[in-house]
Parts: sequence; structure tokens; C-alpha cells
Amino acid sequence: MNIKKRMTLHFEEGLKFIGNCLPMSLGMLWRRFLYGFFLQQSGSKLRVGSAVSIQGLKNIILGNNVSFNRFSSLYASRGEINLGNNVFLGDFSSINANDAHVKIGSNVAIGPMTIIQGANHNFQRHDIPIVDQGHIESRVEIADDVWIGAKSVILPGVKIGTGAVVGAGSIVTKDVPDFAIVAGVPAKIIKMRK
Ligand SMILES: CC(=O)SCCNC(=O)CCNC(=O)[C@H](O)C(C)(C)COP(=O)(O)OP(=O)(O)OC[C@H]1O[C@@H](n2cnc3c(N)ncnc32)[C@H](O)[C@@H]1OP(=O)(O)O
Repeated sequence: MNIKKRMTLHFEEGLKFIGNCLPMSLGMLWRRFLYGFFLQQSGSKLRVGSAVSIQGLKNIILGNNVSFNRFSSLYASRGEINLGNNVFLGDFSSINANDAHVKIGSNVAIGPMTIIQGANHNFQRHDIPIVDQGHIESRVEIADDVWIGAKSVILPGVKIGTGAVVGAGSIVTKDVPDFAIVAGVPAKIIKMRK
């Protein structure tokens, strides 16, 4: 990493630290200003809870009325996260788009402790440690009007269709059709929304 990039990173981290030290509503205002300034694109009414961690601000595009609850995280240092309008990310949830793209439509609610994973480790070779083999990017797409229950995992390459519901604690390994309700490990269709 060159010195300019490193300085920018330290600067951003410093500003985030100030935000986390401020009392609740002041901290919220500070974070809204801070992220609004550094994000590639941010709509109105952004809400960022305390101890939210966001990396790769210049690779993140947000619509209007987006909320990140406490302790949630977004990683996009080497990828892209694109969120529509009215998107809610619950406490302790994370969107990992390092070396990947994660696209989420509008009116999407993501329950607490959910993980959306945009890339896998490459693990085919035996002669190199897995951590040194890099990642395989696999785009994740979540359409409009989707509700993802608490503690779910959305694996790389998955597309979740319009109006779908993911039950709490599911591991979604395959695409989910429009208006399907899926649940379980691995997630299977339990019914369709009427
Ligand atoms: C921003 C926020 O969203 S915060 C709030 C977060 N909220 C949650 O995490 C709650 C998520 N809700 C669920 O998981 C619900 O179970 C739903 C929405 C997926 C399904 O609800 P319903 O349509 O009422 O399903 P219903 O209770 O009729 O269950 C149908 C079948 O699926 C099973 N099932 C339901 N949910 C799950 C689940 N999460 N995991 C595994 N199986 C499930 C039921 O046991 C039942 O099986 P059976 O037919 O063999 O008895």
C-alpha cells in the first residue's frame, strides 16, 4: 500500500473514532456527515449506528434512507457494494464484497447477525496455504422487496429474486426464485408468497 493510501486510511479511521466517542445523536449526525462525504454516492437520510465498520468507502453506492445498525460492517476495499433505497442492515450483520460485487435492490430488510459473502477463498492447490491463494469473485444479487431473517448466510454467487423471504438461520447456497420463502440449511423453498 502506498503512503498516500495509508494516510487516507488513517485519516478516515480517525474520523470514525471521533464519531464513536460522541454521545448517541451527535455521533449519528457526525457519521452521516462523514460517510456522506467519503462514500462514492450516498442518498438522503443515511443512518449509521455506533461501532459500524465500513471499508472501501469510495467503492460503495447507497440510495436514500439506508440504515446500518450497531456493529454491522461493510467491506469493499477491492470490490463494490451497491444498495438501493430503503435498505436496512441489522445489528452485527456484514456485507463482504472484497474482490467481489454485492448488489442489493430497494426495500430490503436484512435481519441481525446475517452474513452476505461475495467471494470464496480459492482452495484448489495443495502446495500453497489457502490464505495465500486469493479469492474467487462471485457476484451476489438481492432484488427489491426482500426480507432476510436473522443469522442467515448468503453464499457467493447467489441471486435472491424479487419479493423473496429467507427464514431465520438459513444458509442460502442456490438462487431463490421471485416471491419464494426459503428456510433451512441448505435453504429450500418452504412455500411461495401468495
Ligand atoms: C430486519 C429484520 O428483519 S429483524 C427481524 C428478524 N426476524 C426473523 O429473523 C424472523 C424470520 N422469520 C422466519 O424465519 C419465519 O419462520 C418465516 C417468515 C420464514 C416463515 O414463516 P411462516 O410463513 O409463518 O412459516 P411457517 O411457520 O408456516 O413454517 C412453514 C414450515 O417451514 C418451517 N420453517 C419456518 N421457518 C423456518 C426457519 N427459519 N428455518 C427452518 N425451517 C423453518 C416450519 O417449521 C414449517 O415446517 P413444517 O411444515 O414441517 O412444520
